[in-house]
Amino acid sequence: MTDIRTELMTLLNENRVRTDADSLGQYGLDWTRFHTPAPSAVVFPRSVDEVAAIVRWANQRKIGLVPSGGRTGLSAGAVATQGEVVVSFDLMRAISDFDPVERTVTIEAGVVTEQLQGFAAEHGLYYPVDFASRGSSQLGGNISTNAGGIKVIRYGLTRDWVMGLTVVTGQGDVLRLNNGLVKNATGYDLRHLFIGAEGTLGFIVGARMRLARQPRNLTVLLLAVPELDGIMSVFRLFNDGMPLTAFEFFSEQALGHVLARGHSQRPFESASPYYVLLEFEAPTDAETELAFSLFEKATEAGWAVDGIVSQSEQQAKDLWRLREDISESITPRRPYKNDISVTVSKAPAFMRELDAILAREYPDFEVVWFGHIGDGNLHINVLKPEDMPIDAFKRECERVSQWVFELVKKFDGSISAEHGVGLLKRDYLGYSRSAEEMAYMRAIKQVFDPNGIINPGKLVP
Ligand SMILES: O=C(O)CC[C@@H](O)C(=O)O
Ligand SMILES: [Zn+2]
Repeated sequence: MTDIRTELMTLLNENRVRTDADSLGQYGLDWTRFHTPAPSAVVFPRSVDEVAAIVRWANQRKIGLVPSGGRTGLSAGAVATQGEVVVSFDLMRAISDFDPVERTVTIEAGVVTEQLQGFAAEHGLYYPVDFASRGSSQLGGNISTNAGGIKVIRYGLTRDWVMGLTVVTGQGDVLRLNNGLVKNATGYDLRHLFIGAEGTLGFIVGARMRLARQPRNLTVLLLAVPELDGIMSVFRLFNDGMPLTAFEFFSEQALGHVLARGHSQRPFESASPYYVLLEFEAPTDAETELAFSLFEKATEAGWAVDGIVSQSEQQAKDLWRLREDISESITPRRPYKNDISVTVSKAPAFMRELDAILAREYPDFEVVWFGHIGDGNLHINVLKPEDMPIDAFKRECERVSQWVFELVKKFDGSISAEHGVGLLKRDYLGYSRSAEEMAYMRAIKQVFDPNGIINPGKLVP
């Protein structure tokens, strides 16, 4: 143990190598709460060269390395449980070389999502990949998981905003991929292989990110929807009727947990089994009027029974909190998470069947539904009963996961829509990827990381 520390201190100086219990506990874990952290050290490189030196050292030493950003992941993609060295990007937070013509900018991996959003706003622009953990999540992690979030319906995934990537492969080679080019027809785009690879092929150390023009007067409409089926009818009506920047849903149970924290008000006089939150740009009154007329159609059809539209930026934010605060508000209940997706047109049938399975298998557990339903992405959180030991709870949830994943497979869906696979979903990968695909994935891992140094045990079974 002391050797590792001493050796690392020759690569980085003393105060950038930590082995104290607090740091090991903190940096060895992400927001997944099912693993016990056990790294042997945490290091804080400041440059690409330092990261490459750490990787070369780990190859000689045959020691695993775990990348660590804001550690807001929900699939245990950034946990260190077997004596690995955690490589934190906390000290690599520079933003540079902004180009207003191309609307691109270079970031280091440790730049926090909100930091990039703030930088874009200062330049009259917009970084549109957004989610509740924006204040902690780092771009390196976002890119590694191809993070999605609440605006995917309009702006796509993180992948769509990465114009260039600097990576250190599992062998310690530095690759500068795509250099910000829009057009580049020179064969395999390795950039896209690293995006979403969950740090299993190498470290993402920097990127050239694209920014968008600022949206105009983002306006939120919240609807009370009485039936699960009505959610997709409302989606079709609005999505055909006007350009949307978000289309989210959540259940009354989910809302109940948010309201219990005391920061938000109940939006309607009466409770409704489901709520839909949609967002659109309203540069003129015409867009809001159009939204109202669609709302009227939804109520006439019986899909919605109540609605509220934001009149100010603050009111829009308050309505968003009803959706965005769900994840944090249920965290104390140690939720078992499922983050699943199907294509949008299959979503109604999928939701009906899933509802039946969950009601049958979890008659006594509280199951919280919410998610980015406009992308076909559902977050299903099963809450641990207070008096149930965590291991028994996990076993029970894993049993039901088989049912859920069988259904996902039947609908050609994904067992992880946006949270990644990590350790948590690794052994279920076969429900969404064929044996042949997984063999190619293992072969690719072998090419970039022949010694199995980088994020060992994650993603690829
Ligand atoms: O906690 C979850 O299940 C989802 C977290 C996040 O992806 C969200 O959409 O709020
Ligand atoms: Zn989500």
